[in-house]
Amino acid sequence: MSTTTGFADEATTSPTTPIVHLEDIGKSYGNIHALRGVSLSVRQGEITCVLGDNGAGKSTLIKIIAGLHDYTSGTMSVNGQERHFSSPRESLDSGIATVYQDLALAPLMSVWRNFFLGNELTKGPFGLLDAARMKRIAQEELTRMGISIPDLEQPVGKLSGGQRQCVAIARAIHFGAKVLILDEPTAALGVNQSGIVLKYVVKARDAGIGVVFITHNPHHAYLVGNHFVVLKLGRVALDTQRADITLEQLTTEMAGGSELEALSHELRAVDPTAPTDEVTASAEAGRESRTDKGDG
Ligand SMILES: Nc1ncnc2c1ncn2[C@@H]1O[C@H](COP(=O)(O)OP(=O)(O)OP(=O)(O)O)[C@@H](O)[C@H]1O
Repeated sequence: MSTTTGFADEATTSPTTPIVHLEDIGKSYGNIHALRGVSLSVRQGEITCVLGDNGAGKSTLIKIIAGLHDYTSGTMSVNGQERHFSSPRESLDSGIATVYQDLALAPLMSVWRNFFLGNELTKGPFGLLDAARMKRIAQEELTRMGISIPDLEQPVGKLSGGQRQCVAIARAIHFGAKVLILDEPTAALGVNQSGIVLKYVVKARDAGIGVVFITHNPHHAYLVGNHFVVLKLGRVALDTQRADITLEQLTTEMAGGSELEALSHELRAVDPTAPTDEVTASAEAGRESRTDKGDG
C-alpha cells in the first residue's frame, strides 16, 4: 500500500498557477450571506493568512475548500480546474489537508496509531496491521520535522496542545498534502506552544506546501505570513503581500481601525481615567505607518 495520496492534477500546475484559487466566491445559508465576492489564491511555498473576527466567514471559507460545504456563487479552481467538492475525501484526494482546531485525533490512541489513522499500513494476505513499520515511519517523519516526542506509544491525549498540532501537521505532510489548511492552530495555546506550532507552519511552507493559516491573531500571522487576507462580515476587507504592510497596520485592520478609535472615545466618555491610550495608539500607529508608505 502506498503511503502517499495521489495528486492527480499535478502535471497541469505551472509554478505561477495558484494551487487553489477562489474567484468571487459567495456562500449563503438561507438568508444569511456568510461570504460575498471573496477571491483568494493559495500558492506553493507560501503562507496565506486569513484573518477575521468572529462571524467574518473564516470557517465557511475553510469548509468550502475542505469539501464540507459547496459555494453558492463564483468559482473555485484547484490546479487550474474548476471544482465543487462534494465531500472532504474529494478535497483530500486533491491534495488539500485540513487540520481543525479540535483535531481529528483519537486521544486514547497512541501517537503512531494517530499518525496513520485512516491510512494504516498492513502486511500479509490477511491484512494485519504492520505496527513495526508504522512506528518506524512515524518516528522518522516526526524526527525529520524536528518534533521531539520520545515515546510514540503514549496516548496522543497526553501530549501538549502544541505537540498535537505538530503531529497533525507532520501527518498531513507525510500523506502528500500540497495545501495545508490550519484552522486557528494557535488559538488555545500559550506563547511557547504557539511558537513551536508556528515553527512547523514555516517548515510546511519550506517543504513547498501552500499553507492557509486561519487566525484571529495578527501577531502570529505577521510572524510567518507571506500574504494576508482580512475578512469582515463575509467580505475581503484587505488583501496584501507582506512587503506592503506593517504589523501595526495589520493589527489596526484586524481590530477595525476606526471602530477601535470610536470605542476608545466611548470608553473614555464612560470613565475618563480608563487606560485606553494603548488602544488609540495602536489605531494611530497603523494609520501613521499607512500614511508613511503612501498607500492609505
Ligand atoms: N451552518 C450555518 N447556518 C447558518 N448560518 C451560518 C452557518 N455557519 C455559519 N453561519 C453564519 O455565517 C456567518 C459566518 O460564520 P463563520 O462561522 O464562517 O465565521 P467565522 O469567521 O469562522 O467566525 P468564528 O471565528 O466565530 O468561528 C455568521 O454570520 C454565522 O452565523
